[in-house]
Amino acid sequence: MSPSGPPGIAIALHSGYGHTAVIAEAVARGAADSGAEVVSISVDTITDEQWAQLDAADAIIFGSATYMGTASAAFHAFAQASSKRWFPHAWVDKLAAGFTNAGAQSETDAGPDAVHRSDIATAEHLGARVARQAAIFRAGHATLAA
Ligand SMILES: Cc1cc2nc3c(=O)[nH]c(=O)nc-3n(C[C@H](O)[C@H](O)[C@H](O)COP(=O)(O)O)c2cc1C
Repeated sequence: MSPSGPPGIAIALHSGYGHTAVIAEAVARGAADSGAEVVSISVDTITDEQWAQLDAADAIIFGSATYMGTASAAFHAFAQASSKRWFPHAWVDKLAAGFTNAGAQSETDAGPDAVHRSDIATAEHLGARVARQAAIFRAGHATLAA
């Protein structure tokens, strides 16, 4: 990505049963509609190439289903693996945001197509907001570097 190009946003998510994935798709849609280049990465199957996409992103939006009052075990495994980035401060100066989906929001016995429209709209708004802020960040870095 060139400094003057669109902001790059990576969504790093874990969804066991598809509800959080619906929210992630809405976040991606909102960001893309606001001009960002977006990649979505399922952290339970993350590859070296996808780690590199996270390294290159201007912003990372983390998403996990809520399991037992916290992020899922798969998301925690990813978070622990990110210590390789934490030690050398590889992700310093990136924007970050996050979202979850819990039984308090989605009916636990209903499928992903029952995720509430209001939650989908909120997720689209989150993606759009991060995209706008990432564009501002990017322009600021380019100005300071000039
Ligand atoms: C193992 C497990 C633990 C859960 N724990 C919680 C919880 O602590 N609080 C809650 O509100 N919902 C809890 N839920 C419900 C999920 O958060 C909810 O079904 C969510 O939509 C699942 O997202 P997913 O389809 O992306 O996996 C749990 C579900 C599972 C399978």
